[in-house]
Amino acid sequence: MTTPPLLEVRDLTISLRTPDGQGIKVTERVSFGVGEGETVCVVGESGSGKTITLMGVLGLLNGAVFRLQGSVRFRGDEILNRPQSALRRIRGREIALIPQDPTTALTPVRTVGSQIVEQMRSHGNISRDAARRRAIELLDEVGIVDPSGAFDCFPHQLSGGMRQRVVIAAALSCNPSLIIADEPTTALDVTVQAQILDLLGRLSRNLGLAIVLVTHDMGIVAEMADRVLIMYGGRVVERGARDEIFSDPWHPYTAGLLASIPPLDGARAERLPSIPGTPPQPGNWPSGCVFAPRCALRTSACMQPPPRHSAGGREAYCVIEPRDRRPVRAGTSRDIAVDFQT
Ligand SMILES: Nc1ncnc2c1ncn2[C@@H]1O[C@H](COP(=O)(O)OP(=O)(O)OP(=O)(O)O)[C@@H](O)[C@H]1O
Repeated sequence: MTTPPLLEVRDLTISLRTPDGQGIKVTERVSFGVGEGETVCVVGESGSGKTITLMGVLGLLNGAVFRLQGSVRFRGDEILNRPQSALRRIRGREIALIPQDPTTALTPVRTVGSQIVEQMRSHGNISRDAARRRAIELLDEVGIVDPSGAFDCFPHQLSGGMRQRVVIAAALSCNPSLIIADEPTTALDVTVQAQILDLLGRLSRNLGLAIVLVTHDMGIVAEMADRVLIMYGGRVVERGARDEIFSDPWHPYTAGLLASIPPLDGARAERLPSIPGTPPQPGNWPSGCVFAPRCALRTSACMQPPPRHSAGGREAYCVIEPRDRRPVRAGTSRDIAVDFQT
């Protein structure tokens, strides 16, 4: 018998409630898996459905949900549409969330140490003293220089980067096997961003933690991902191993994202290509291929839902056969820029 992946999402379609009590689809048949210890990056422009997908997986959409369809299995057990009490247990012990902005994850009126202690005690049988010792150890592990001092600080006494380290320490406090990090460095300055990403990478390697990392930044994907999920218009347009995606993108949208990465050799492109136009909003998804209105390679065949191409763990949805695409290299892909602009 084969072991199921740690997390397996199949055909997750999420409709949210509109003010008039109807439903609006914000994701359509999203599928992906996360193996033990694996880092999966979820990429796509703003509004592509990354956050909503992961909130749906975690059961955090609460009253906003009109309908959830599909399947979310954690260690083989179905968790979609489970009662909140069961989901809370899984969220605390098995899956931890690191949000964009650490201030939203911490209560301003309590010391950071007491918040980590409380998190540990609500999910496990541990004495207050043992939890305090473990919290200080964790603050040390996430690179806080004076962990005992930081334990007694209120969130506002710490810098943004320190606060995000505290949130990561709290996430680790219940020994999760999966961390979901939703653009965890967006609220931080560039140097601190790199430090936090290094920390997540180190934790993944040293503790064998699986990470789902939401990002807009293909540079981060290149450094962190084992596998990549490209989302557009509420659906997955391509997924595969990082090296496959970077060396031979199958979907024109992936190729467009790669074309916008600055060259690694430091040479300055005159102007980095970008994909013209903006992504469609829920309720306004075009029929057929959702990317077609922005795709320079579109044909009349794109008015129909795109066929699925797959090989191994790789898949993409596009009318163009993968073998008919030209390989691109990040930052050198003028061909693609031309493709998009013609
Ligand atoms: N409560 C809601 N009701 C209706 N639409 C919503 C609701 N919440 C989010 N949306 C829409 O769902 C779409 C997907 O949102 P989501 O936050 O998942 O995008 P995202 O890919 O994470 O974007 P970003 O990178 O900006 O965070 C967006 O177009 C958003 O406007």
